[in-house]
Amino acid sequence: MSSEEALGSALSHWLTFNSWWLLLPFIMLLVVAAFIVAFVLLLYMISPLISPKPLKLNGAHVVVTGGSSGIGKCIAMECYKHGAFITLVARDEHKLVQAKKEVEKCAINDKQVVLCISVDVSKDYSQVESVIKQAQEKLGPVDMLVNCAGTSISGKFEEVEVDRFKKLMEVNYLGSVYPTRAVITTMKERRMGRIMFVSSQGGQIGLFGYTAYSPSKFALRGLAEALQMEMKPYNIYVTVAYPPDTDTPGFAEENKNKPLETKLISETSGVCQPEQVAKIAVKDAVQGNFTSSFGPDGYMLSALTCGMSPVTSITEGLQQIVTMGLFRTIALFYLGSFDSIVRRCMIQREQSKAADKRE
Ligand SMILES: NC(=O)C1=CN([C@@H]2O[C@H](COP(=O)(O)OP(=O)(O)OC[C@H]3O[C@@H](n4cnc5c(N)ncnc54)[C@H](OP(=O)(O)O)[C@@H]3O)[C@@H](O)[C@H]2O)C=CC1
Ligand SMILES: CCCCCCCCCCCCCCCC(=O)[C@@H](N)CO
Repeated sequence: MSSEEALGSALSHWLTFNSWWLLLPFIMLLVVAAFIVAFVLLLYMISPLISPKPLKLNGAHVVVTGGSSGIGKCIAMECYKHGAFITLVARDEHKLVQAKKEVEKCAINDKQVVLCISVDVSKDYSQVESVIKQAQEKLGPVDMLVNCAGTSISGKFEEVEVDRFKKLMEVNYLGSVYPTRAVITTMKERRMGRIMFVSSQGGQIGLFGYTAYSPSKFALRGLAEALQMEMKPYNIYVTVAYPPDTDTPGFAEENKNKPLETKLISETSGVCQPEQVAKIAVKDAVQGNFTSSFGPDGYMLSALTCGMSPVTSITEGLQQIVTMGLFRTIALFYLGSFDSIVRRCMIQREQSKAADKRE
C-alpha cells in the first residue's frame, strides 16, 4: 500500500466512524418527538377522566334569567327544543308572557312546561331566593341556571352618569350572583348541575366606551373561576359565554347612543344572531366547557385570554399552548388599529368643532 492509499483508507475509516456522531442530533430529535407523541396520546387516553359527562337536557329544569328577550329567550328556546322544562325570569310580565308563547312553540313533547317569574334579579337576595324556591317546587330542582339578565350602557368615561357604574355592577354582576347563590345548595346536595354566566367579548378586553360595562362583565369571569374551583368536586360545571355584538332588542337600544369609536371597534368581530349564540352556548354548557366563544375572533380572544381558567378538554389546552404567541402577535395589530380609530375620531371631532366655531 502506498502512503497515499494508506492516508485515503484512514480518512474514509475516520469519516464512517465519525458520521455516526453527526446523526446524533437527529436521533435525539426523534426521541423527543416520540416522547411528545406518547405524551399527547397519554393525555388523550385520560381525557375522558377530566371531561365531565354531558348533561341530559331532556326532562331537565333550566332557569333562564333575562329569558324574556334576546339571547336569553333564544337560550330558553334551544333548551326547550331538547326537551327541557323552563323557568323564565325577568321583570316585565307582559314580555314574559309573549316569550313563553314563543318558547312553547319549540316543544318536542306535551309534558314540557314553561313557567314565568317576574322579579328584579339585582335588588333583593331574599326575593330572588324565594322565587327560585317556588320554581323548584313546581318544576323540580334546577339542573341548569343561565344567568343572562343584563344590560349595557356605553359612553365616554366622564360622560357616563356616576350612578350608572353602580347600576351595571348590580344588574350584570350581583344579578348573576343572587340566582346562582339561590340554586347552588341544592345542586351541591344532588352533586350535579350547570351554571352559565353570559359575559361578553367586552368582558375579555376593555374597550373605548365600555368603562362602566366591561368591568361588570370582567367580574363574572372572576366569579366563575372561583366558583368552578369550589364546585368541581360536586360535579357542577360553570360556563362563561363571551358573545360579540348580537342582534337583539338590547343591542338596538344600546346603539341609540353609542360612541362612534365603540361602534367601529366592535364591528371588528361582526354581529351574531341570538339563535347562533344560544346554540353554541347551550352546547358548551351541556358539555361542561368553561369557556364558550363565538366566531374566529371570539376563538382567538378566548385562547389569548385563557390565563389560569380551568381547562375542560385536552384539545383546548393543547390549542392554547400552541397558539398563544401567534394570537398575541395578531392582537398587537388589532390594538394598533383600535388606537388609530380612537385617534382619527378625536381629530375629526376637533376639526368639526373648529369648523362650527368659524361659521
Ligand atoms: N346583544 C349583545 O350585543 C350582547 C349581549 N350580551 C349580554 O347578553 C345578555 C342578554 O343581552 P340581550 O339579549 O341583548 O338583552 P335584552 O335587553 O334583549 O334582554 C335582556 C333581558 O334581561 C332582563 N333583565 C334586565 N334587567 C333585569 C333585572 N334587573 N332583573 C331581571 N331581569 C332583567 C330583561 O327583561 P326585563 O327588562 O323585563 O327585566 C330581558 O329579558 C346581557 O347580559 C348582555 O350584557 C353580551 C354580549 C353581546
Ligand atoms: C387575537 C386577538 C383577536 C382580537 C379580536 C378583538 C375583537 C374585539 C371586538 C370586541 C367586541 C365587543 C362587543 C361587545 C358586545 C356587547 O357586549 C354589547 N353589545 C352588549 O350590548
